[in-house]
Amino acid sequence: MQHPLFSVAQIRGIERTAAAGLEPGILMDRAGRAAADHAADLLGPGTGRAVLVLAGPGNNGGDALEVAAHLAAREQVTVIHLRGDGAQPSFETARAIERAGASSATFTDALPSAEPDLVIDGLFGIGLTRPLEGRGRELVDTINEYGCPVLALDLPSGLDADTGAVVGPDGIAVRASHTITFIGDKPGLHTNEGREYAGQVAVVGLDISQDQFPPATALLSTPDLFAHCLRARGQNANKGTFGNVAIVGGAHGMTGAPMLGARAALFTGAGRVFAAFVDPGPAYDSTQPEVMCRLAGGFDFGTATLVLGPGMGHSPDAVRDLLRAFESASPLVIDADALNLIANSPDLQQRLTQRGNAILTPHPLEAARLLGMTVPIVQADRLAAAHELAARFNAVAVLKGSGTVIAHGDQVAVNSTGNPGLATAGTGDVLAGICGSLLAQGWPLWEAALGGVWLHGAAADRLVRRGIGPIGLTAGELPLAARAVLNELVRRYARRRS
Ligand SMILES: NC(=O)C1=CN([C@@H]2O[C@H](COP(=O)(O)OP(=O)(O)OC[C@H]3O[C@@H](n4cnc5c(N)ncnc54)[C@H](O)[C@@H]3O)[C@@H](O)[C@H]2O)[C@@H](O)CC1
Ligand SMILES: [K+]
Repeated sequence: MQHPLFSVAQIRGIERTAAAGLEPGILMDRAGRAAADHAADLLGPGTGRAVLVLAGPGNNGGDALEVAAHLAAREQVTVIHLRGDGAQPSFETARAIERAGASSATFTDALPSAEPDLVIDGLFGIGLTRPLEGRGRELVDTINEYGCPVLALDLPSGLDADTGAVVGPDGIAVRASHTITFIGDKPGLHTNEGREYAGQVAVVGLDISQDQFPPATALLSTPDLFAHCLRARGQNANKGTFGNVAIVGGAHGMTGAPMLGARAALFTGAGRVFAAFVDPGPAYDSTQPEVMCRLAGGFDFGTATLVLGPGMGHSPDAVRDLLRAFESASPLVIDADALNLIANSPDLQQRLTQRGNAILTPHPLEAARLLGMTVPIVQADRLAAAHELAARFNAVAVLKGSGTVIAHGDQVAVNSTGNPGLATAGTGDVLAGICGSLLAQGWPLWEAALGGVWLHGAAADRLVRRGIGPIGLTAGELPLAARAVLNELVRRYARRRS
């Protein structure tokens, strides 16, 4: 099943259409009820727990007051209601104010002296228009120091639902442990700062019919998007069936980078794997003797899927190898130094755009160089930056980072796996190697990018679950974990198909 992500403008449109056919206030009723149930689940069995509800001036505050009214029957509910600039509340929020006022919830301006058992964040939702300031900012500052669960309604207050940026300058946002989001899921909960601030995300559709939803702005990437490429191996398979991959890079002093990529390609199923060194490199890899080491200058680039860039350097030989790779018809994964060489050369850019058949895997700095912008501008709207990279270079773009964004043509996906353990040297080389391996096994570019990114993150998640990281997780540990995850996926999806 696909997991769609909608922009704020789309959510507003769906809401308008749905509300037009319903009694006033029904959607807020449903949101309040669903959020109260979610809060009750977080509190677990029992009664009388201290729940702090922060309600803002708009309808997000209305949702929070509905939750307060529901929970007050069983818990000790304290409400801090920020009324804002004096604008009249909407009909449904006015009703929620009445309901909460008639309940046993206590209204106050001051934070309770003891930390509560649960905080409900209903300060601001999709109507946030500027950075948090004044009392709202003070409240967020304080609750961000609490150790208790924090349930954000719709989104953590202070976050931009479209981009996952904390609304700034000098912004602040609620660090929620859980977010219950209404009508549809939003990209900003899954990329940029979103994963840090939203915690575990649950989506409630408020019983709005699917016909009222437009095509999604983006999809959350899950194995369902590439499951059709997962194949159990036939009994009569041989190494020729699963393609050749060559990792091209490894300038003097940088030979580890292509070796990591090569191991990743090997452990995720490529039939034959080469490391093709720009400068004279090692004769073989004693840890991974299956990898065949070659000099890039003499390698026939037409015979393998090419992963260009790991440790490639910026020498004239590197440029020569890149040009020769572009002249081949092989599918390309372009990473690291190869991206920087391209960013500095209009000629290479033109050749890349003309040839196509490539996945680009920049981190935000490499993306900024390719697009001629700054890292903050790339990060301010990662979906737009990935889309622009894909369009400008006629490629599948993989903009790495928390919530990696994958874009091609009109399609945009936000990856759902990975953790901070990946923030260490060499993990990019492993990602490029996995993408190259899937391409070599016949996966189309889009699916190889989606699958490679998902597997890479899932491998890191698996290691962390087993106590290996996030601190001290090393890139070299990822290929074995990726192998385990890939085999599990194949078993699961092959069974579903049979
Ligand atoms: N749209 C819908 O159909 C539904 C909306 N619901 C809730 O309604 C929310 C959207 O409601 P609103 O459009 O009223 O927007 P919000 O409640 O997010 O906030 C808007 C209010 O906050 C003020 N404001 C914005 N930024 C501020 C800042 N930095 N400092 C101080 N005040 C600021 C605005 O002037 C306005 O009064 C959603 O996020 C969701 O929680 C739910 O009830 C479900 C149904
Ligand atoms: K909120």
